[in-house]
Amino acid sequence: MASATSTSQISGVFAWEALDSRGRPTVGCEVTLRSGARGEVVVPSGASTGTYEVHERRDGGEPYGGFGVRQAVRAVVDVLAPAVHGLDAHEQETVDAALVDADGTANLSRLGGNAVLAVSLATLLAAADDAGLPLYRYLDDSGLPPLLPLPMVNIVSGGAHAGRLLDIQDVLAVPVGATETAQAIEWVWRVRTATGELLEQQGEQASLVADEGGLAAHLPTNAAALDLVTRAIERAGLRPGTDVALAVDLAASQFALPNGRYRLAIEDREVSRDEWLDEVTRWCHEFPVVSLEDVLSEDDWAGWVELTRRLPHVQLLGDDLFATHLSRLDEGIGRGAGNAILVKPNQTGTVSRAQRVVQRALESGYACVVSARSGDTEDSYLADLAIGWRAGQIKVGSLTRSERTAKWNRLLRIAAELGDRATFASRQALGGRRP
Ligand SMILES: C=C(OP(=O)(O)O)C(=O)O
Ligand SMILES: [Mg+2]
Repeated sequence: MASATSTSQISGVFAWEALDSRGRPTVGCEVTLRSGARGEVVVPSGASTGTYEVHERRDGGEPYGGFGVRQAVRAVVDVLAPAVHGLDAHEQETVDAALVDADGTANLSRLGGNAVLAVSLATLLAAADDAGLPLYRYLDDSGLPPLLPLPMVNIVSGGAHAGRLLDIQDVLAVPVGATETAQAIEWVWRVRTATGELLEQQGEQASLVADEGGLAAHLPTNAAALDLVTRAIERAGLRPGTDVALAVDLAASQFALPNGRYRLAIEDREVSRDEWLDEVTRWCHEFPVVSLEDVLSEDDWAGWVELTRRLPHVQLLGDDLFATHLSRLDEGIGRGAGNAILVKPNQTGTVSRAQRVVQRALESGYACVVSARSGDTEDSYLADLAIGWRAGQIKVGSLTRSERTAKWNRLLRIAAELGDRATFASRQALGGRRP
């Protein structure tokens, strides 16, 4: 515990309105300590946002057609800065509790989850700077070799990220057979290139990319996207399922109907939950799928339990379902819903809350995927969070667009620097009971 005159006390908090990768305003924040150490972040923002996420505060009205975050920025300067002034940056839990108390609501709707997270994250970065350590090292006190996460990389995009060209949101490549980060990224890049070539053969543009840099194409069915990427793995000279497998983020809350059915707009049909589960189960037989995210609506606990019973060998990842909330994760663990959680710090509002979720998941045998948002920024700390929390997996979109490559490049650099002193997570990190 640091003393009242510690040089790691927070001495300054500065905030500004910045931009995310969709060109929408977001909150930037710098925290400075008495020692001169500093941390700076620009927080991300989702598009397929779950109902149970903390509140992202936007101005409403002008400027930017209501998308501005000037009130959130003011909240940082006027309310959150005084609330954390003088607190020790190494006591993240205390800082985060002060931020949450200053807001005073369960979902951070008074000051804004975007305001709260900006201060929380900038404090963490300042603390690591103060310790003179790279963030991933600052976070990991396990004494074990650093654990480099298995990447999950967006190849084809749909849903809210690609003008709904597909109903499902992403088809991703997971280099399950890779033994190191550089090889994992190289294999995915080869798959990405091959997918573009196949699309061009079909008369599609391979230069049109979606919010996360995935390829955006007109395909006749949702399953055609899985077929395309499977063929691309082969075209890249790799073995589907052995070298590179598929993950799918269905983001089903985006096309779930209030009556419990699912509307597949590009296929012009509607299915019941059971028909949808049958269909997704067939995908797992036809294609090398190792991970399925948000297969069902965020409110369908019973459906998730049934899904988990049917496909226990597949990673069943809850994003909107859990919304990085400990209470929702606990409910899922209790019911046996899913076997993995997507962790997005801005769904929950503070570093400590997100870290607790990771710990609970890993202790409970759930796999963890640390994830960026579809509207992200040039910050690279997410790679450090994935390593430092020993999460085992990371998902930050495609291998293109600088807000994505910032994270991959950070990961590649850390991997290169550590060499044999780190462990690569490999396919063991995936959730699901494999035979
Ligand atoms: C990253 C995702 O998208 P968004 O940030 O739009 O929620 C996701 O759904 O996993
Ligand atoms: Mg998702």
